[in-house]
Amino acid sequence: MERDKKQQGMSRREFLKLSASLGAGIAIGASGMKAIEHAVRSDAPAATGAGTGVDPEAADERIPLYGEHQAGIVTPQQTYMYLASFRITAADRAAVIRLFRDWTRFADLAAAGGEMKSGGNPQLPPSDTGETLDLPAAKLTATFGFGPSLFLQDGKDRYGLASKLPRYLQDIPRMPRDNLDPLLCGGDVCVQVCAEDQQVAFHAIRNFIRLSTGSAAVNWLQEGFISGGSGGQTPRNLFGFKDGTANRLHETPAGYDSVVWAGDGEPDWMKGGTYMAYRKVRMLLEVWDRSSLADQEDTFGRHKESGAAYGRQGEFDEVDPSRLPDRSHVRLAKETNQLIHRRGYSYTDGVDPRTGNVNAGLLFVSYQRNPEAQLLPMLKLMQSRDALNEYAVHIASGLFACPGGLREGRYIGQSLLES
Ligand SMILES: C=CC1=C(C)c2cc3[nH]c(cc4nc(cc5[nH]c(cc1n2)c(C)c5CCC(=O)O)C(CCC(=O)O)=C4C)c(C)c3C=C
Ligand SMILES: [Fe+2]
Repeated sequence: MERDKKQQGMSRREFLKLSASLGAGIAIGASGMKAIEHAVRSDAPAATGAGTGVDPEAADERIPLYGEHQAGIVTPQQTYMYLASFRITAADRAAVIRLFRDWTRFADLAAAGGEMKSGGNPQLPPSDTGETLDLPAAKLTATFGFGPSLFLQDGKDRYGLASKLPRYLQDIPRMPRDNLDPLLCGGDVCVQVCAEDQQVAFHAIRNFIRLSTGSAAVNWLQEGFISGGSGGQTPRNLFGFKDGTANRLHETPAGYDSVVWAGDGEPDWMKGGTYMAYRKVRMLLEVWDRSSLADQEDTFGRHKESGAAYGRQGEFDEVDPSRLPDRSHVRLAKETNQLIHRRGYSYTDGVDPRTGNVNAGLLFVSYQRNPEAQLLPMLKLMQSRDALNEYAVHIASGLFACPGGLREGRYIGQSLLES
């Protein structure tokens, strides 16, 4: 996508000049990557205006890493997402802590639009991969979640964390229509990176992977996008339907408390946290494209162009489930009487060379405080009766517990690893 980089805020070169003048930055040790000494504070006041060389709009482009909750959960959806799953290979808890510290420092730096700073020795590889020089922070967020296997792997309590397992953390049970690829499921840690610039997002995920060398290995990496559009419209999925409309029902602080943020009965480290559910759902575009508009609309119980539910005029008008087809996707969701916060992205992945069919679909991501009560009944009901099943196949799955937000100076997962 062609974007006017200048319009987007401070470039990384400018950022480096600024961070140098503030005495901050990241220095890299002889290993080239691992010894990150300082992270630039992402919440440092932006030095903007005359003489600074910094675009005043820069501040708008940064989403701080720090806060009561992790960013990237109820943050308005950025255009691009990478989702990576890691298996932790670290020998002991101390090594896990070192990894999470490094990741946190880099996440802070990336959210601020910075680069890792090399020690100036041309005989060593550059510390940073460099593809975001001149690019702004682009509203980058990095969101971390822990899978069940971090706590207990094949009955082994590798890092002494088993007693801190969150209340609802377990792999999503196998569903009757699942066609899951085990290589694309689960993981010890999941990192969701979102940004308004795909290269900025990729740079972050790539450097999370680099920083993990020796302590973790990537299991899988997914990339997604949503339709841009001006004026905050609901993005359309690859079936051409507005997808995310019902989030409006809970998008208030009180709504987030009742739908998203983990509650009583959870270990302390989950305070302000949530559960991230992931399903990779392949959408059978060729079958869909041959179906009539009436069949397409009956599948959801909403009109394609306006997004309005059957019997209604506007996208956000209240849904009357009795007016929707029995097996329609929205009617089934309503039958469960539950809300979840969806934050999905479309994906495309070339064509299947055997059939010539396009590989594409939805990286379904949802956040909820209690996946057992909110998500699983919905998933079960949909798998047994959803009209959408004719056009969609679930091929990957994961559930991760996302700790609460971070205070400056602390690292992601600290309250889990040091309590
Ligand atoms: C189990 C959870 C869900 C999965 C998996 C899922 C897959 C999926 N959904 C669409 C497209 C749409 N979904 C819509 C609404 C909707 N979907 C879920 C849950 C899952 N979807 C919920 C809870 C809701 C909201 C229902 C409500 O309360 O009104 C819609 C309608 C517009 C909207 O509200 O977003 C569309 C369109 C696809 C294509 C898909 C898998 C491929
Ligand atoms: Fe849906």
